[in-house]
Amino acid sequence: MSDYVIECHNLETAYAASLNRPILNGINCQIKRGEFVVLLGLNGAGKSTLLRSLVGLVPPVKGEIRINDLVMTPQTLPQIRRDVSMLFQGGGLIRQLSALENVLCGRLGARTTWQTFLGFPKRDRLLALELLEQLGLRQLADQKTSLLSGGQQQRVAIARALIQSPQILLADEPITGLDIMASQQVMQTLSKLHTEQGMTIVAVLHDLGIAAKYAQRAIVLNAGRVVYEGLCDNLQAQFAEISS
Ligand SMILES: Nc1ncnc2c1ncn2[C@@H]1O[C@H](COP(=O)(O)OP(=O)(O)OP(=O)(O)O)[C@@H](O)[C@H]1O
Repeated sequence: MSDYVIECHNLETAYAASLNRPILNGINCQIKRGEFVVLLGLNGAGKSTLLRSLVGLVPPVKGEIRINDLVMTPQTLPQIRRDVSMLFQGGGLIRQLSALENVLCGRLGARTTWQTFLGFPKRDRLLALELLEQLGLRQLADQKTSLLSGGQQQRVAIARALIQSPQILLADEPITGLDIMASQQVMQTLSKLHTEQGMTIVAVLHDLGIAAKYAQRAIVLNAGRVVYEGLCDNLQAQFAEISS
């Protein structure tokens, strides 16, 4: 079995006329089991597209994605989606539902249409409550998410991603728009999942200081390609090079 849980080989996605090139233009990268990797790059570099392609939301035109040694195909995608959870930009919660109901939505993929009419089984509700407890939100389980702060909402979104028990968590700008305290709480939550549960985490961030504090390794994208893969100790220099 390979050491790598995520591998992209010459990954190319659809051509974008506005960019005059494919959005991802020959991505090569490898991520090991249990790593905390930060994905960096200027606006439009292709970071969100790369994360989305890792859960099959953006089809490759060329190249290959392997998750846990499985080449991504329409046949392997259901298995891959069991192993990988994605935290979308802005959280993507349903505002009129409670925190608990939002977390339970993370189980919808595991249930048939008929089963959803019957409501969620007790064990799912207990698991959702346990996750909210772990994230310091047990008291807010019945609160509508529209009434929660940005940081609390982001932690509900993390709980929703975790209810699938993923091995890999992809987080697209998990702290954008949050204040310093909320950002720290969210980053500490991700860090704990990494250190205590050995979860593989790939997070898109824009703050180089936060990236260096939490991630073990950085992948920097520019114009749909990987331009740096390595330690987070000199990220400023990598960015100076991109923008020069
Ligand atoms: N469905 C699409 N059709 C056409 N162009 C697209 C599509 N999705 C993304 N793009 C373009 O591809 C480029 C990469 O977008 P992407 O969202 O992956 O960048 P990003 O690095 O995540 O940027 P940001 O930091 O601004 O979130 C952008 O120029 C965007 O306009």
